[in-house]
Amino acid sequence: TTMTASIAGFTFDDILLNAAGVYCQTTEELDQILEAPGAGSLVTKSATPMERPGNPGVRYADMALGSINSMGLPNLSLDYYLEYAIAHQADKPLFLSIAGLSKDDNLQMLREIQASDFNGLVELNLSCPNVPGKPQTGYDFDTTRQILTEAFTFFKKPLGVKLPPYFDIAHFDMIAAVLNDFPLAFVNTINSIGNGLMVNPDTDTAMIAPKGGFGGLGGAIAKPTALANVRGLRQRLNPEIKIIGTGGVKDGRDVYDLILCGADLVSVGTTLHQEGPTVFNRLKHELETEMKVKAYDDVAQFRGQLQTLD
Ligand SMILES: C=Cc1c(C(=O)O)[nH]c(=O)[nH]c1=O
Repeated sequence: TTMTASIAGFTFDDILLNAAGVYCQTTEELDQILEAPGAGSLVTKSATPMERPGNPGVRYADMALGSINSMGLPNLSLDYYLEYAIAHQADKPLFLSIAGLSKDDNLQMLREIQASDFNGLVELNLSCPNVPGKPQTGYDFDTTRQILTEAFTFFKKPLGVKLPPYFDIAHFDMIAAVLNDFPLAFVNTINSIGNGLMVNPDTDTAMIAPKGGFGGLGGAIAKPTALANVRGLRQRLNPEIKIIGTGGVKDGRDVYDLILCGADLVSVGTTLHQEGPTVFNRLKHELETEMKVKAYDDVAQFRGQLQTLD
């Protein structure tokens, strides 16, 4: 069974990887993804120029519906992840995620990466929902255009963006109109569904501490929105802009559905957090089984082939 994809000239021998933020905070965690059977790549925790502790208190919780998090962008700094990525990029193409708290932070980090020996792919996170006082850039179409315009005046390595979920067809049109103006290698859609709220039934309190309990939702609850955003953007984006589908992956059928909607790679967050890196081999085998049922032996045969009823 052929389950490969290519982005920016890189060939991925497996199409699964971690979602930024999950299992990618330290070199120990990153090594586990790098070595995990079934994982074709990894992405590092979204970085800021300087190390950040993130939000205080309980900031992640699992529930039947999925997960809620308000980590607050804790990370060990761009330099830490850049060093790791450069040291390990010979094995397989790697993604370096950045999430500056300002346009200048993002441009400064891109300049440092451009000047470095990193030769993988950069994922510019425009969708962190959990930094108090900071809106998600991906919902500001003008600012998104401005950052990409300035970035592409100097950045020559493969660049993609991590997007928040959109819920209005007009917004699919608007973000695609911005992204299609740039030579992006990929988009990763979706990030968590921002600012949900979950209740602890034993204590009648919010499940997590930061921001009064408001946090990004992931897991099963995110699947329909993830499918819609992968499909909506695949239908609108230039074919050269590849898609990493993220959101709601629990089993091989969920991976299959994201590919059917147009995903080239598929990343796993909540279920990786719950199950650990063995999840990749499980998902890979479940996807193979699903493909055999449909007599497919290559993901390219059904990628983006969702049929509608009309
Ligand atoms: C980079 C910050 C993010 C965080 C976070 O660090 O709180 N959580 C998410 O669900 N998505 C993010 O993009």
